[in-house]
Amino acid sequence: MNDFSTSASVAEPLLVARQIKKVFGTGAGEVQVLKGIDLDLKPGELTLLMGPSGSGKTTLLSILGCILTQNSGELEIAGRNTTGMSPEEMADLRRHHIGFVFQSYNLFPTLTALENVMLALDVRDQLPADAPHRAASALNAVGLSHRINTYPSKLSGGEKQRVAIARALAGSPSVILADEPTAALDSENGQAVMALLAEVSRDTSRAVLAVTHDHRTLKYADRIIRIEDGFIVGDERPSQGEIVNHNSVGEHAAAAANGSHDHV
Ligand SMILES: Nc1ncnc2c1ncn2[C@@H]1O[C@H](COP(=O)(O)OP(=O)(O)OP(=O)(O)O)[C@@H](O)[C@H]1O
Repeated sequence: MNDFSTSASVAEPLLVARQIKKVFGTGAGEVQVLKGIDLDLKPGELTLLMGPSGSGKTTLLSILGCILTQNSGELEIAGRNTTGMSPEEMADLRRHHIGFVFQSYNLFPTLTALENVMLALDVRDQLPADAPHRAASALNAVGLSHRINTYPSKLSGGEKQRVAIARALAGSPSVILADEPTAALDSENGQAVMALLAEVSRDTSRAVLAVTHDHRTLKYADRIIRIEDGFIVGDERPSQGEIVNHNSVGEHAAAAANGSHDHV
């Protein structure tokens, strides 16, 4: 239905979203949260997603990560269009191609750093034979090789988030989605975590998208997307001075009224 091959970039996008719309509730309680989101994530880039509270950032991240299903629109991850996929197929796609990082780390307190990372490799209750080695390499990649046997309670906030990033990395995902990864950290640790995500995104087989309110982390971004009231209102590449699609919500609303954005 949609054309997924319109990118002018040399590298093929790892994630393509076209006209994603999402509604919560029904009848008088219906809220249209996403109103037609188009987004491509290319490998080797850290993209930051910013916008006011309630603008739809977490909802969009959940849909891109195959946790939540859109009402309409298409999503393609690592070349696979999710339209018509069963919940099992979506879960499989998520396991193999998406890594998540959350504000609150989501580590199991009774497991060591190594065991927490190994959990990400546990597919259908079966750990691959090389799981300890892969988990240790992921922890090494985030600078925590000296902490592999430490429990979360003995780690600083910044170290916990590094373990969470190692866990996201361990399965070699195509896309890492991070929801306010620096929100619980002080300035120094927040910047270190964003610098790490920027480093992780340099892998040319991976794209990183991070929701943030933290303006101190903007300098690490290759690209900054702004969302307001369910529309993308800005798409900038700061280092290239490029600003694309910088429309106001009012213009989007006018376009919607003229039929450019279909109602769900
Ligand atoms: N499961 C749900 N049921 C009903 N409404 C929901 C649900 N999830 C989110 N919403 C509503 O959708 C809107 C967007 O929420 P979302 O969490 O995506 O925003 P956000 O931009 O991430 O906000 P914040 O920056 O505060 O985290 C909000 O109005 C929220 O109340």
